[in-house]
Amino acid sequence: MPGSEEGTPLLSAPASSQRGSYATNSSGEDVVQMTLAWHGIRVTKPGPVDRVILDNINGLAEPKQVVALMGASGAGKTTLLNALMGRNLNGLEVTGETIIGGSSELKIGDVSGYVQQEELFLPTLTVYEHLMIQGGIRLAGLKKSDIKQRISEIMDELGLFKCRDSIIGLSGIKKGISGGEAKRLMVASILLDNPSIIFLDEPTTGLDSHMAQYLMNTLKRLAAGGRTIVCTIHQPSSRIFNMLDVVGRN
Ligand SMILES: Nc1ncnc2c1ncn2[C@@H]1O[C@H](COP(=O)(O)OP(=O)(O)OP(=O)(O)O)[C@@H](O)[C@H]1O
Repeated sequence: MPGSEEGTPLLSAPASSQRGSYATNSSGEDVVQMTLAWHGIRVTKPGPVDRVILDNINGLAEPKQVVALMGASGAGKTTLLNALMGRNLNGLEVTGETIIGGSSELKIGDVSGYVQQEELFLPTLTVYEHLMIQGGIRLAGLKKSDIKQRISEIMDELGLFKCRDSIIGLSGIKKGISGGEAKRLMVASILLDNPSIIFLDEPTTGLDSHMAQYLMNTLKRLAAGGRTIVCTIHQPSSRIFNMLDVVGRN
């Protein structure tokens, strides 16, 4: 994992990537660039004898990077991702420091979006219907025409126009969009919030190599627009490995 070796000092974020710096992405939207730094993260499962799952994990993810948390199965990739997001902890205790955008005041939930491994869609909706519902919730307050415009830009950015009117479906039960399209639809939903930091748990798992490559290209493009991307990846192909900006291993 990035900087997880014992005694590795926390790298300090360069001034250019601290809070307040903006980039304009390919759809013309301003993205607030934010560095995410973590220091001395320790995760334990409390019990008669505490079980230490992660200890002294340090790392840094900067805007325009796709940072992968790598390690063998059970190494603690998902646990670290959850610890950084402060969610899905299921009884685990986390200590250590997470600094967002150089400030200890910002809350990670306010500036980030999370693409989880499992898809949570209504299978009978089309891609466009799903995004319109999400847009109505996440962009409440905007005019319907503005929501439509934003959804159009995001569908364009994520290559979703081809399946705009396809049913989402349910894997193995009701044929719908492909696994890669479903992943990109999950990313599209969180992009409605224009997050500075995007977390993804195993985004390429279950995708064939072509779809995995397409998704990674999409993530690289989102990062190039000023976002900070942090994901877990289990056994990436060498092509995907070479697309990652920073990689850590246990
Ligand atoms: N809520 C929990 N309670 C107890 N143990 C947990 C909990 N969450 C995770 N663990 C344990 O922590 C270790 C790391 O789990 P984690 O899921 O983070 O690994 P991983 O690197 O993401 O693995 P994989 O690649 O197989 O998904 C495992 O031994 C797991 O059993």
